[in-house]
Amino acid sequence: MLTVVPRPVSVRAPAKVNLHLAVGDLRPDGYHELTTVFHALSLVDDVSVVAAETLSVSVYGDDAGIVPTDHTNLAWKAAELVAAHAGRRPAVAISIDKGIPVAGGMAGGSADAAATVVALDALWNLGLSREKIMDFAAQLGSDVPFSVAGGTAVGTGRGEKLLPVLSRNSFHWVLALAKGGLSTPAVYRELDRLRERGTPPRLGAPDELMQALASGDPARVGPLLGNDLQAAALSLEPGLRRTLRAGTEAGAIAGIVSGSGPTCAFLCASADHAVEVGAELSGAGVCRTVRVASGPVPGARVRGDGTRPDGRHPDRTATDRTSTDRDRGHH
Ligand SMILES: C[C@](O)(CO)[C@H](O)COP(=O)(O)OP(=O)(O)OC[C@H]1O[C@@H](n2ccc(N)nc2=O)[C@H](O)[C@@H]1O
Ligand SMILES: Nc1ncnc2c1ncn2[C@@H]1O[C@H](COP(=O)(O)OP(=O)(O)OP(=O)(O)O)[C@@H](O)[C@H]1O
Repeated sequence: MLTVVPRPVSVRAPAKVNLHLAVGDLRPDGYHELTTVFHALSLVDDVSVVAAETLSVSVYGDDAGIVPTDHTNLAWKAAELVAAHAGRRPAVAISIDKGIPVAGGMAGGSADAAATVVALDALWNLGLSREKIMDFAAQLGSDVPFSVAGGTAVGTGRGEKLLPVLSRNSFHWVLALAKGGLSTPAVYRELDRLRERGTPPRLGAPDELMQALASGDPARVGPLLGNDLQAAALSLEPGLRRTLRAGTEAGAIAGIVSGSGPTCAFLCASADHAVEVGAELSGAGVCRTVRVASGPVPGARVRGDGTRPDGRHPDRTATDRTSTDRDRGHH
């Protein structure tokens, strides 16, 4: 008798750091108007989907124990959304290998949602347009469209309207992962509270940063990094000041809180420099763990198991693979 073994589809999706995060006023719908520059990093989650009797989510990796595996997982929500559109039952087993810190301000849940939409499109042969995929992504969260797009991009609206940014070269980063997480809505609320009590400085337009990114020179990019949510994250987690200081003392060009935090991201001059800064920071005892990563990298993509007819690898180059696999490791 012939047994048909269902074939899984595996998708890799990146973490992000906001190189510029200007937060405008609170809108009537509870979101803030943003102007942000997203940058996708080689710290990734791998999500695979395979046909099953019922919908399930399993999570692997360091932070697995604190990620929900029920209907509150963003990947589960993504599966329900795509299945409803396709008029079918969401009968898939979703397995998530987490390399992105949880509740770290690096869009980990968003990466999983993006990966699930892209994976189900392939598994069920839906032939979804890019526009439809982006529409699903925006329904799942403000950061999810960027997790699909990857690269470097300006986000406006609540972060879901994207335009690609020209950036030359790879940039090299050290990420200081914190012991706990921070809740994104709580950090936005804290910023509103700080703004009610005074006038914390607000970032302007990211024009100069865009020019620096186009030049590819990290020494020009460093001083232009900025995050309006940083004051709020530091107010909730004052210990992050020490982490930021330790990063620059370790030789990084500049450091910022990533998105809503508490991860801190440090820009370095080269890949070797990032390894040196990472080792130094690791010894300073100011964070849970340290990772090195580079960006920009592509958004959520099906991982190929071979080569395309034109002989090129379908999802990444050999160089990408070397750096990505190294970046997944601990330092
Ligand atoms: C901090 C960032 O990561 C920066 O890219 C994002 O703005 C957060 O994006 P996200 O986690 O995908 O956020 P969502 O799931 O869409 O929203 C979670 C909550 O964050 C707050 N939120 C989010 C986006 C935004 N532009 N304004 C907000 O005030 C709202 O309280 C919202 O209820
Ligand atoms: N697939 C998922 N991975 C991680 N957390 C998830 C997932 N689905 C739901 N969650 C829940 O969402 C919360 C926020 O997790 P996430 O890792 O997405 O935060 P984040 O990276 O700070 O998000 P962002 O940068 O987009 O604001 C977690 O504490 C967890 O309870």
